[in-house]
Amino acid sequence: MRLIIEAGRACDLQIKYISVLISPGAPVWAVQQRIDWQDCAFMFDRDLLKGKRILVTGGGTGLGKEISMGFAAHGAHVFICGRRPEILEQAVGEIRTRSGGQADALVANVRDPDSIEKMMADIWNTGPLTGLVNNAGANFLAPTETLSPRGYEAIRSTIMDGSFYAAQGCGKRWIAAGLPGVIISNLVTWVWTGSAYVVPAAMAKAAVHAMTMSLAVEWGPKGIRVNAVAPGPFPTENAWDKLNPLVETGVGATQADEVPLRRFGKMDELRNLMIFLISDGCSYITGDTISIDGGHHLAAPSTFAGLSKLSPEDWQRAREAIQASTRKEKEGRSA
Ligand SMILES: CCC/C=C/C(=O)SCCNC(=O)CCNC(=O)[C@H](O)C(C)(C)COP(=O)([O-])OP(=O)([O-])OC[C@H]1O[C@@H](n2cnc3c(N)ncnc32)[C@H](O)[C@@H]1OP(=O)([O-])[O-]
Ligand SMILES: NC(=O)C1=CN([C@@H]2O[C@H](COP(=O)(O)OP(=O)(O)OC[C@H]3O[C@@H](n4cnc5c(N)ncnc54)[C@H](OP(=O)(O)O)[C@@H]3O)[C@@H](O)[C@H]2O)C=CC1
Repeated sequence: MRLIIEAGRACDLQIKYISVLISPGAPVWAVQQRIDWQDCAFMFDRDLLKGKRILVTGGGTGLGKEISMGFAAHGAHVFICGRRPEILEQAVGEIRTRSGGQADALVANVRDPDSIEKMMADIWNTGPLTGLVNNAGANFLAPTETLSPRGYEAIRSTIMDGSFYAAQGCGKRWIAAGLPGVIISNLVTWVWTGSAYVVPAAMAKAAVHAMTMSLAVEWGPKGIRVNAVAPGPFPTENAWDKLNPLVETGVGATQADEVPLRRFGKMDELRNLMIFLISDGCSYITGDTISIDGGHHLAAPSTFAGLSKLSPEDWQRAREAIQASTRKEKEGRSA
């Protein structure tokens, strides 16, 4: 491994960061993910999650794939879902190879309650889940006054409805069988601060934050714990395509230089928090949303407020770049 200390421009993003660079020239999100796994320090017993069966929605890419990798490497049987079969199959292969653990994929659209119900029934046919991670998300930058009802709905239904139906699908089965369970939702620090230019996502994540507190109380007596995490910036290909498509859109939320710890989050750090939260070792924590953002939201540059400097022409270019990314994704979908 070659050690290069790099500070400055990476990919086409204006990001100041210091990193051990394994593959010079690779995009920042790819570099980060590879480093994190190779330098992964296992702080838990490798059998910690043995016997657990955990569904990670949106586990085929980005944070969901990395979280799934961590669960599988600690003995869990991981199920991932998304709308693109090819991406899911690749991810399952990668999780099995890199973690040495068990992983399976199901095609499902979390915007559609029937699709979630079918997925739950298919999984339960082979045995009950013990845990659920609501990770599937959708987001793009846009001035709120330009959003169409379909644009708002695409984001709201993925985050808010998807998390509700997946939680309900697991919860009703656990309650009927008298089984315990754990739910963790992957939120964002905008549940406390809000954020300009990503209003539907901030609203929908805040709704899931409310679901977390509410269900912790309702289902606590039944042995079901419900928590959430609120990550700061952890660069991934999709999030950066949708939230930092141009040099001009590189502001607060996607930048490392104003994070009090002066860097992006590492996948390893997120994995460790998720493994802890889903394990039996933290059996007295419920109803909480835990930030993992290097103190970003406390220092307040954690939103897209800085985009008020963009011109209408900049916004048009941002929209075209985001929609090109979405078109590419749609080609692979079968659900
Ligand atoms: C700090 C980091 C925090 C990270 C948070 C994350 O969640 S990162 C996670 C990042 N990962 C993901 O987001 C992964 C999942 N993402 C997706 O599935 C897509 O990106 C999606 C959310 C656009 C939905 O796609 P879909 O195929 O279901 O729908 P569709 O293509 O048909 O569009 C629906 C409507 O949206 C409209 N619209 C679209 N773009 C723009 C724009 N820039 N401007 C304005 N509007 C826009 C579009 O015009 C249409 O409305 P219309 O014209 O018919 O009235
Ligand atoms: N990256 C970051 O810095 C941060 C991310 N987060 C949260 O982490 C989560 C993952 O983000 P990230 O990994 O960056 O982005 P990705 O776009 O890589 O992950 C989103 C995943 O959700 C899946 N998904 C989207 N819509 C649906 C749907 N309707 N049905 C089923 N699956 C769906 C996508 O697969 P497919 O399109 O194939 O369906 C994809 O695998 C999101 O909830 C995001 O809000 C929070 C804070 C910071």
